[in-house]
Amino acid sequence: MSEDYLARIGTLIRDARRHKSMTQNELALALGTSQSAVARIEQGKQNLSLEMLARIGECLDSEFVSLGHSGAQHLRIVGGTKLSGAIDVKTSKNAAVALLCASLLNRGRTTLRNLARIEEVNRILEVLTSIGVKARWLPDSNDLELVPPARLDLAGIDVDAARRTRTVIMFLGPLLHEYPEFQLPYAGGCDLGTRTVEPHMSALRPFGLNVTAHSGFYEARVDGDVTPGRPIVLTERGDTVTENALLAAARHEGVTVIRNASPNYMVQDLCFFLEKLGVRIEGIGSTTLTVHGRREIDMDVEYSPSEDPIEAMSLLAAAVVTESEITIRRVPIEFLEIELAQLELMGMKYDITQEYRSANGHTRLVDLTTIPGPLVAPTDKIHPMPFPGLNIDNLPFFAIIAACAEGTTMIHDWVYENRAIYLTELTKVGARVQLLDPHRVMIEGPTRWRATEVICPPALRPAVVILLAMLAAPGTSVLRNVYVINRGYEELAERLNALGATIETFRDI
Ligand SMILES: CC(=O)N[C@H]1[C@@H](OP(=O)(O)OP(=O)(O)OC[C@H]2O[C@@H](n3ccc(=O)[nH]c3=O)[C@H](O)[C@@H]2O)O[C@H](CO)[C@@H](O)[C@@H]1O
Ligand SMILES: C=C(OP(=O)(O)O)C(=O)O
Repeated sequence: MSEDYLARIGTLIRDARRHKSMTQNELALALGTSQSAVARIEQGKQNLSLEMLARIGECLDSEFVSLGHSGAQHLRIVGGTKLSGAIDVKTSKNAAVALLCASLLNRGRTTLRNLARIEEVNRILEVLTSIGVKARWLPDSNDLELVPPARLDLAGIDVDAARRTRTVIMFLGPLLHEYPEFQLPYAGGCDLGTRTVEPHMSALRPFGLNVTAHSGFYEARVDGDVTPGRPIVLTERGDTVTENALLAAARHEGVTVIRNASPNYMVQDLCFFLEKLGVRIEGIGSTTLTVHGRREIDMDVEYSPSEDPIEAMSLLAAAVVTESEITIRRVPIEFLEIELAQLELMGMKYDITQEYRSANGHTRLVDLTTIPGPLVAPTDKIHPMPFPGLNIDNLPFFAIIAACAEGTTMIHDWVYENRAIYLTELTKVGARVQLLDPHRVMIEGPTRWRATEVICPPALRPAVVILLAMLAAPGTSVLRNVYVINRGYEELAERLNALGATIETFRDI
């Protein structure tokens, strides 16, 4: 076995042992070996026979090693217990990815403080470093420093990493000022059905960008003589479309007006960051943005993105489904107000503190304590809207909350082709979910959650919803292939464990 494998297995064994609250001595006794041998195994310094691996697996009650697959991560959840205590909401995935793309506008050093350490960020970092950006995490922190090269090596782009996220599409806005011709791999990401690209193209055409698609790549050509003479009217109030237009406008020397802009949280974070880069923006938080761009941006800048409203909603749903009182700290209240109003209609009670500011100096935060109690189904269907509206990414959490409420709830996901379909996976954990058509599900509660084994659907929020149901289901459940969850949440299992959940991580090797 290679040293790399041995080290990885060693770490898995150590984690599984700690999860069972066993000492190295106790494991050694159970295996009939010495404590020093266990220490060597955990450090990856001991060759292991298959038989020994199987015995360790038995002692730790953990099939953390399952041969024949390639490194997929899974969770084992012992559910049915209540959560308690307090948890901090981390900064958002969606702001992080926008800011990473925005760092390409700046020739100087960009430091992003307290960034979420999630797989989506890792993928974009792989892409950025493949084209020559120097990126490093500052010691003992979630602070990331980025310094671009004088010239990006676009031909060297890590195509595999780029195809695993949709974010690469947001390279178009920053790149079009510097590179008259370039190629980018098609955007990928969660499988939520076809997602639009055309609105990005029409938002960027006024900056001279023309894109054709050829065998898996966007071929971009930029006509430097074309500049936006009129307001850019977005055909969809999309978040990343608005961000792409902002990224292009930031280095357009002159004034760009963007109408039907999304005022959502990640767009606001991007605006605040661009302002730090010296780009003046009027109308932040509204649907008309007036951007005073700068031809050159070359400065050392720091920014802290704000807290993730979708993570806050996920934690709220965890409290509801496990009937727990927990305190969720650092909730970006402006972006959760409608969700809370909807929950109040369903009978949910909670306490909130006075508001305070996020580290970006703008976003309003509160600490929210959930008060367990019975819920009833709402009279009307629950459906999302562009901000200010119930966030589309929060809709799946209403499915699981509806499953806890007395009565029948209709959930209408008009936005994504596939997301509502994945909610039917909740039937595996005991929910009564009926698919009416590809966009609407009817959910009948309350639910007696049932422990089981499920493979994550290929979509972030529906996968988290299953995890939360498993927290509520008495007994042991297994959730397989949780990469999709790690794409958007930092150490979710560990943080839920700190609230009293019992979730063990194991991997194929
Ligand atoms: C990195 C990031 O920030 N991702 C978010 C962003 O993705 P992103 O901005 O990429 O979302 P899309 O552009 O894919 O839009 C989502 C869907 O909504 C439709 N649509 C959107 C706006 C509108 O006014 N009309 C309309 O029909 C689009 O056609 C598409 O089918 O916004 C989505 C919708 O909030 C969120 O789920 C994603 O988490
Ligand atoms: C759909 C989502 O994000 P993305 O745009 O990264 O796929 C999400 O965050 O739920």
